[in-house]
Amino acid sequence: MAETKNTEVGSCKPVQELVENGVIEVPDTYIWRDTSNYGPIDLTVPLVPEIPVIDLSQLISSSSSSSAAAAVDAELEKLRSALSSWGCFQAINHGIEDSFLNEVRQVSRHFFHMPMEEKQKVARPVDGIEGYGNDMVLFDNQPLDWVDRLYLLVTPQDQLKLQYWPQNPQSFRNVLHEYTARMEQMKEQLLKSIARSISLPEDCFLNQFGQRSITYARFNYYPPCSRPDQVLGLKPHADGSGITILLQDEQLQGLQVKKDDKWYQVPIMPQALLINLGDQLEIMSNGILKSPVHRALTNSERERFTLAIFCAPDPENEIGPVEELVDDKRPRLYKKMRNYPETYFHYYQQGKRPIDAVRV
Ligand SMILES: O=C(O)CCC(=O)C(=O)O
Ligand SMILES: [Fe+2]
Repeated sequence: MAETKNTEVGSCKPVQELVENGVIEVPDTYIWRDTSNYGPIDLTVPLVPEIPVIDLSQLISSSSSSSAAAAVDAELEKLRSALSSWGCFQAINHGIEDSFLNEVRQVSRHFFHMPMEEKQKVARPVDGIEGYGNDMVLFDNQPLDWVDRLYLLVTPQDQLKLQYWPQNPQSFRNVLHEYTARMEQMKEQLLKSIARSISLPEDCFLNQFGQRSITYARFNYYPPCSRPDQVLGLKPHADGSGITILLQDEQLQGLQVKKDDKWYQVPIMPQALLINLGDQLEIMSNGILKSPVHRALTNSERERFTLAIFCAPDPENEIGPVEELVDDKRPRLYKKMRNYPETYFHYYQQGKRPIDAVRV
């Protein structure tokens, strides 16, 4: 989520290139060996209990009547319950038209289906994180993810690196600008509602995000993989963001989320957006809200596309548990810190949980 000062130990080709070149056997570097107690790959984990569904239109009162206020309170309680147990939920009635969500999916598909030389025009440089390609390979034994991604900073405006924004398909940039604007609005509403759901002033998380909060877009493309039982699309991780808004593939499942030490499959709801709490909100809420560990699987027949929007505080801001949530009964769980993403990347690539590095 931020530039790291690490240097890369090796780089690798886009996964798509392996697949298109007819590499039948999955290279050993992609094989997931469970060295971190996350458990083996299980393709048959249960779909139920389903993760919570929250109606965003119900989080804001439409009138001043007491029944409207009671409906809002009931939805806020569902939100609190979802985020303190699962750490994620499906957001419905979020106000973004289905046709626009499909347009976003369409430009993503279109981009990843372009010839390799076109995609390479926006390739990630060896020492940067933005652009098309793989994530940085920081350690010799790092298991590689079966994913190609396009990673772009989308907010604040004056930090955009447009040289990594595809010009093909032609509508790509406009669609992403528009989607970003919608995501910023949604982030603001979500952060206010999440604060209210745990009886905090509605601006308390937004204030920690600051005026120059950072948002990244990560377009994920998972090509088909001949060994979904041995290879992960994305290894287990919790997001380093404050919150993540995930546009799922409308046809193919692949996301699993961990709760109480068990993996569950996230069902597809084509019109919903999946909201994942990130580590920085777990920290700010002093551990009341959970940042869930999740992973992406691959599929032997079909490709899968997702788009994650990571909303995070200004890395120069000091963040930490909200004072109202720290008392004798609930001691401070996390230190105050700046630039959490820097810690994050280093730990993530080793398969460790970054949030453990900032516990008191
Ligand atoms: O593709 C998915 O389903 C998950 C993506 C994800 O977890 C991420 O990009 O951080
Ligand atoms: Fe994630």
